[in-house]
Amino acid sequence: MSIGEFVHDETPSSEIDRLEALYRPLADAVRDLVDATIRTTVDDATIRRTQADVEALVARLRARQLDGPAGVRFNSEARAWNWGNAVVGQRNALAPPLHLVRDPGGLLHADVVLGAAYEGPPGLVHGGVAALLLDHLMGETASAGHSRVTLTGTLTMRYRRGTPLGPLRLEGRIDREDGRKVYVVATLADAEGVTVEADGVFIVPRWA
Ligand SMILES: CCCCCCCCCCCC(=O)SCCNC(=O)CCNC(=O)[C@H](O)C(C)(C)COP(=O)(O)OP(=O)(O)OC[C@H]1O[C@@H](n2cnc3c(N)ncnc32)[C@H](O)[C@@H]1OP(=O)(O)O
Repeated sequence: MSIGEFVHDETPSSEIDRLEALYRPLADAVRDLVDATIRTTVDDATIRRTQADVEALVARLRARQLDGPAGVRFNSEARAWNWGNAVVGQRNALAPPLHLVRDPGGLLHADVVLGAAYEGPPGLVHGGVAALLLDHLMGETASAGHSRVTLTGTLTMRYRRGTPLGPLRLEGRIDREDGRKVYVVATLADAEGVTVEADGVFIVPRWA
């Protein structure tokens, strides 16, 4: 196998719900801290005091922690959780996070608001962030409701115009399949229409 294991973990779904409700507000607060760190205009002494406070909080959390990343875990109730995921991780303040919605007819969509932490060109979403979010949405589209594992083989992006920071919508659907190759198309759009088009080949790996 070329990636880390998907770990079977018999934590009941009710406990996963409880833990997610516990950690989500912490991740939200840290995400807010990231935004505040970018945009604050307070004086130098306040910055230094805040740095010391944040370092103390980090030390408190590091008192007990995992040896490595959070990974992907699942239980026999068909519940899967990937709390560290860069796009949807419930405990990851770097993730916007994206909330994926599966529509009847196979379309997968997500509405998201991207703030100052996702900036590339002034006022616009970083092109790599657009690719990151689309890659994840497309991978989830290809995996058809977690019924199979797919990995990104090739991803092509066409940036039609700059994507303003603010409210955005992603949509993806399977275009066609050929053996283990799943061809997915997706868009990123603002209120004015599509800003980025993507197409990709997602592959059910030989080992899956
Ligand atoms: C809560 C739970 C959430 C779980 C869900 C979470 C979803 C997360 C979604 C995020 C998606 C990611 O970012 S995934 C991470 C980024 N991607 C990766 O790290 C993938 C790294 N690459 C690989 O592991 C491998 O190269 C694979 C799996 C892509 C292919 O390996 P393989 O399985 O051995 O493939 P192989 O037999 O050689 O080829 C099979 C067919 O695919 C074609 N093919 C092979 N590679 C490619 C390629 N890169 N691009 C196009 N086509 C390719 C071959 O020509 C062949 O076509 P033919 O001869 O049959 O016609």
